[in-house]
Amino acid sequence: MSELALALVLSPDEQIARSRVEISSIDDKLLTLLNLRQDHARRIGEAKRASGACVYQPGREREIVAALGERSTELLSPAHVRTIWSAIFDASRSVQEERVVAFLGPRGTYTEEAMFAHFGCAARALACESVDAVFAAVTGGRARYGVVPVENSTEGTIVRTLDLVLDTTVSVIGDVVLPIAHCLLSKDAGLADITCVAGHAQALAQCRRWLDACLPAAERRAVSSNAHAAQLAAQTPALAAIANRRAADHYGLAVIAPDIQDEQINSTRFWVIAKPRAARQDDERTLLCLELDNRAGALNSVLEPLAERHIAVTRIDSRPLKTELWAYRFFLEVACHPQHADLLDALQVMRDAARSVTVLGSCATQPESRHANHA
Ligand SMILES: C=C(O[C@@H]1C=C(C(=O)O)C=C[C@H]1O)C(=O)O
Repeated sequence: MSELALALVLSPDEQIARSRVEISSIDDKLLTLLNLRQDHARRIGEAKRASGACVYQPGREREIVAALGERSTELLSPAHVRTIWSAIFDASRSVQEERVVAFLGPRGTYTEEAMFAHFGCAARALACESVDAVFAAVTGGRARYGVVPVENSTEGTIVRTLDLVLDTTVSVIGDVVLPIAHCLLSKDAGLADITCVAGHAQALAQCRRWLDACLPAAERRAVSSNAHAAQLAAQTPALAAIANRRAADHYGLAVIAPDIQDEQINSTRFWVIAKPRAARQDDERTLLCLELDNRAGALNSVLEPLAERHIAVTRIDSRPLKTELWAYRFFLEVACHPQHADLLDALQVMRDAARSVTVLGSCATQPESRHANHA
């Protein structure tokens, strides 16, 4: 009897039972195939170790997903293919190396969310108490990668991160942008009972207008992270924390007001750091540090070689030199691969005009804003 004819004679319960037997047998085959795939990934991992190649190759992953996406059907959309293969890639990368990733903790920070967005759940997370501690974990070899916040769309640069990248030997190897939706969290108090609001200084600043309007009399207490604020809120009834829903779940708090950030497009960029390594083929942005003489036209003389070669400067920031009054070093992000002939050419000219030019790292395509997973 054909499947169609059979479906007509089976009761709903019989149909479910029959299809479940089929699904179990398909799952069995999928598992066997996935194990086979993992075995090849392991071999690739060994070969990469022998040749010094990088485990994570986003270009190859994108190719695979694009090719599979083209064969998607009404029953399995390209979005489903992307989600399924993203988990498969996580598993595959995890047999190629153990990725300990240090992040600005404790559990429940936005940085933890960024870490999961970049590495998936295959990473072994190492929570650190400060941005400095994340850098120390990477330079000291306790973690292969680190994730730290570097820039917020409302409040600007997190200068400690920038200074550490400029002052240590670690490289930037990628970035993640997350939309930041702040919530006011409390153990069980209502808005009227709150006498103190704790949060990272950046978060307090990003919610200034809301706090002025809704909690004008409450003390604002800056603490080391939003997740630490959530820990305090779990212990102190009249203290509320600014943090995300992940922190609410983790510390057993209730959301007394969602989306309290002043700017709804509020987003934070996080850097993924590691010990220096060769740039990946699909890196499209290069990060530079320029130390210049304190003279008229110095900045112009290093920007011109880039403009002449049509290399866009996508970010520029200045930091005090610290060893000399009112002298600065400049952090630049340019839209070009670090090994591209035009950039190498420009760098040579820039080196003649500057005290020093250092390549700090490179990132792949500009990350799209991802929607924070509040599940
Ligand atoms: C297996 C590889 O390593 C990683 C995992 C991939 C995969 O599982 O298909 C693809 C690219 C890499 O990020 C590879 O380089 O082919």
